[in-house]
Amino acid sequence: MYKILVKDLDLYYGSFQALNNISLNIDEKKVTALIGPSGCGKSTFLRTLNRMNDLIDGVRINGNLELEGQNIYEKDVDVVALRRRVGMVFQKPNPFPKSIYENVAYGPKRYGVNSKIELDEIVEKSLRKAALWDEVKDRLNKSALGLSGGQQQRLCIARALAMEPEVLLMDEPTSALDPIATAKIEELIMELKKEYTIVIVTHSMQQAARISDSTAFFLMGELIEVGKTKDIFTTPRDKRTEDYITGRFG
Ligand SMILES: Nc1ncnc2c1ncn2[C@@H]1O[C@H](COP(=O)(O)OP(=O)(O)OP(=O)(O)O)[C@@H](O)[C@H]1O
Repeated sequence: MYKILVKDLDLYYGSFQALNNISLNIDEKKVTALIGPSGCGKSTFLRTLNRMNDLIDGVRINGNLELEGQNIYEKDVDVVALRRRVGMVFQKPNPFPKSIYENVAYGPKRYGVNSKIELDEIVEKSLRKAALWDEVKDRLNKSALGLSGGQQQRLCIARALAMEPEVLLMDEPTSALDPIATAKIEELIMELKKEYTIVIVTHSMQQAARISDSTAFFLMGELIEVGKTKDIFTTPRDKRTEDYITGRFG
């Protein structure tokens, strides 16, 4: 089943066209990896999925992008509600300079949860889902900035989960982490896909091969090929995909 349908999507930064006629469907409760050389438009594409590009001046978008049948670029769409449904985790862990508890409770408080009991529940549930609870349960009121990089990234995942999203967008979530912290996040992603639809940008083809169900290969603003990860890495149809995955360029 598809969670997101993208059809004929173009994106311009001013006069520069960064995405050219992208059509790509995102499977529900699967991991879709976006790969391709630097500057090919992976992050730009990811950000179109929850309208993060709206925040950038001079961006223009054409085409159709549907989340469960609704065009998310229609005028009456509530963008705040959209970003709750489609959460995001960034490359560099970016916890707020607040306590671990407050980092996770922040979003729910902003959308109106005031009860301490309810917030406690959300914080524990989100931290458990992010595989961080056992490591932090005795220091919830300590600063999040005292956590290791890998723990900070899992905290950012917990913060996103606290909003009860349906889709999680991850923009190179492990590129700032060491191999052990990376392995933990990868394991977590495999667990999270039981409940969430995940789209991940990665520079690591090994990572895409390990954790994703589908892989989309981008090159200079175009989607060259998309398919089951196994097929993309063993029998790519396009010569350019083959060149990229065998390390001949990029
Ligand atoms: N805010 C912006 N204004 C103008 N051009 C931009 C902006 N953001 C990205 N671009 C351009 O759009 C193109 C795609 O960039 P994007 O960051 O999406 O690529 P990417 O594949 O994610 O690259 P990387 O792997 O290096 O992060 C690049 O040519 C980039 O310079």
